Amino acid sequence: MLLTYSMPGQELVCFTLVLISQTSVIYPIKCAASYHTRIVPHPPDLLKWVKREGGFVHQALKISPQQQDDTTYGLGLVASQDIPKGSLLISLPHHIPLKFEADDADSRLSSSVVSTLWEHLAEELWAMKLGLRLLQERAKVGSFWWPYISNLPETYSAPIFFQGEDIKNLQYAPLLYQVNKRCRFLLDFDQAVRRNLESLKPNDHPFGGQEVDASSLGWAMSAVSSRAFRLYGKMTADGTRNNVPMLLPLIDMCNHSFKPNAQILQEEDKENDKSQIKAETDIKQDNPLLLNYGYLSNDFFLLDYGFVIPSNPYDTIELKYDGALLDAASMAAGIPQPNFSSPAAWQQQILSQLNLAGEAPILKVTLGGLEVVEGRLLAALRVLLASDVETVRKHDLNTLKSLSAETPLGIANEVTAFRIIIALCAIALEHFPTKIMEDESLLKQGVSANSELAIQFRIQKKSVIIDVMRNLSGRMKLLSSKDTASA
Ligand SMILES: C[S@@+](CC[C@H](N)C(=O)[O-])C[C@H]1O[C@@H](n2cnc3c(N)ncnc32)[C@H](O)[C@@H]1O
Repeated sequence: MLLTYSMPGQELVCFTLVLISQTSVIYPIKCAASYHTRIVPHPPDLLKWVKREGGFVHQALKISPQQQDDTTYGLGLVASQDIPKGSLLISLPHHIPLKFEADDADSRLSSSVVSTLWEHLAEELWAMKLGLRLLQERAKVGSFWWPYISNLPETYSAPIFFQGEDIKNLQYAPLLYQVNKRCRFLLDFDQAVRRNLESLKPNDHPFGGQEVDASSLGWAMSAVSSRAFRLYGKMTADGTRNNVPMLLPLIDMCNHSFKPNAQILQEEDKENDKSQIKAETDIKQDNPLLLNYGYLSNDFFLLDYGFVIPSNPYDTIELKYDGALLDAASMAAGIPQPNFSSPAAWQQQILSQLNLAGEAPILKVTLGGLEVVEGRLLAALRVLLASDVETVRKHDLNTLKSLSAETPLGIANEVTAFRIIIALCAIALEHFPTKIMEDESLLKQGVSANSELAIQFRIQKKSVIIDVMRNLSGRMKLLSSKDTASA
């Protein structure tokens, strides 16, 4: 089904909706377009608009397409000459950011209908809350923010827009679950919006009479999740200031790096807050301005921003803690008579303290990232492999959870725990339908941009697992050599 979403006097944006299964999960999908493409072909000059509105833009800044190692970053900000560390790069007066604060006269929506919808959204759906505001401004003829909105990308590469085949191409259940959840939310919210809008007179319509559907809601949510910053909002009655998500025109043209050369700052002033970025390092001519969006896993980068970071040190994989799975892993590791499914009462007690057993356990555990093995999983294995309750009780939970606390329960206990985690990793790898080599050869053959993104994502997940296996094998070797030396 092809749907169109049109705005008066503005370009058409097309979306397709594809029915994936009988359970009526429908995924909105974008038209093929480059991530450079803006919602109008020749939008107004954003730098000039910010300056005209009283903002400051460093004279060496320009907007241009960004590419690195075959990856397109869309547009970005670039230094056209050397900029010294500490320089002010951009400063936005308080009226330029697009935000939504409940008591904000500027942002009071013209229709109580949208306010009602907004109130029904849970706090974690802040991207949709601000998205509604963005859609409203996009629909408004003569909006103050039109010079900004017209410079936004026409399409996004977040997986809610992937075709069914590319969603499957991700091969990673926790992400598939999140994508499904977002798609389902958009479809349900689409219905709620329609119900609220259907009886309105044209003059009361909050979106200028334009149809709002799952695709346009998805566009708005992706625009916000990939560009908004959480900064201080207005001072509340008790003198505190809430964190408010806001869109910062021009500043949001900065792409991401874990080694940024620019930093976002808020000049706190009761009446007249300014959102600014400053140079955190010297910036050489032709270098892009880069901000750190956060130390996030690739799941968040892909879901919210539509890109994947190769060799991301913060990337992790999720596993479900399960005694039977641990038994299977120890069998695979050649460790006889595993007994993880029926721990002793004292072990069960520690599992409850680790939140891996008891009334409302949190069974999601992670491997990879800076921690390598989530402390709760490591502690559980150390404890379940220990036969002597007294030795275990000599250590506090934090020591048992720490990989750098070397062999708290002895070398043999540690080596066995590592062997089981390595076997868990092997089981997790087996669950992926393809191997990295096959993925790489698919990429070499050439695939669509979204397929490439999905395949890169799963390659990175498999790499996380392999890195954990390598890390633990290295530690095991070291322990074995220590053991031999001390024997
Ligand atoms: C805040 S916007 C930055 C401006 C954006 N490039 C544009 O064209 O409007 C964030 C988006 O930029 C792109 N991006 C930013 N950093 C990136 C990176 N390190 N690798 C790939 N894409 C990146 C992604 O499309 C992301 O959703």
